[in-house]
Amino acid sequence: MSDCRLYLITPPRIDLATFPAQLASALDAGDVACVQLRLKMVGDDDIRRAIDALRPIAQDRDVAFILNDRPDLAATGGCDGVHVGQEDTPYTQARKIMGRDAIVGVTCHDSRHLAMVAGEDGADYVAFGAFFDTATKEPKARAEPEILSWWQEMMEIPCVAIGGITVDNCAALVKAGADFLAVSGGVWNHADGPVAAVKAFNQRIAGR
Ligand SMILES: Cc1ncc(COP(=O)(O)OP(=O)(O)O)c(N)n1
Ligand SMILES: Cc1nc(C(=O)O)sc1CCOP(=O)(O)O
Ligand SMILES: [Mg+2]
Repeated sequence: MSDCRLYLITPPRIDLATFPAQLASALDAGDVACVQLRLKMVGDDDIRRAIDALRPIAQDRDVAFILNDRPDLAATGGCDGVHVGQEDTPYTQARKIMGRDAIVGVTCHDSRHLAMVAGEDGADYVAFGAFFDTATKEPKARAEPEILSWWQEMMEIPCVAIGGITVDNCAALVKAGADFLAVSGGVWNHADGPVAAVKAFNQRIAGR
């Protein structure tokens, strides 16, 4: 049985009239380690409103709530952590804003070098991707599962796999050593809905 866990990323656009209930059902469907609120091209007030609506849903279930891109809003909004990319607030600054105890994760694309740097700097996890085609964004790089195995052999810091991950293609990433599968479309766009998707991911992660 694998120690790998699901890392849920919100859809690119959310309706706060309906999405909180959808998120709650998805989190109640099986094991989810964390939720990342990822909203691009929206104003700070929209992000704050989304944090206020969604953070308690995750935290009440002992699911870590992580904000994408914005350590300033993550810290003031009571989030458990932040995810920063190579073009976002640099790790060291994000850590200063978030504090020692918060989760700070860093995008490393397909780069062993970037991952080593992030790990040495003190990142709580490194994220590799994109492993598959994705409609959610235009990824900067294509990663191969082997980078996860390489990382696992070298380092204790957890690694996250991201990009186009679905119930049907995730097994190779679990086998290669991903500690977390970061998934957006593979859950929210699943043919049978997000509840079925979370259940199915949990089964695949468990090797069933
Ligand atoms: C878990 C995780 N991994 C990678 C990313 C991508 O971050 P970034 O490269 O900054 O791109 P955007 O998501 O900001 O478009 C992520 N968000 N989460
Ligand atoms: C946000 C993100 N970052 C990526 C990277 O490669 O760094 S791929 C990606 C999209 C994740 O959504 P989906 O599960 O729908 O593919
Ligand atoms: Mg970013």
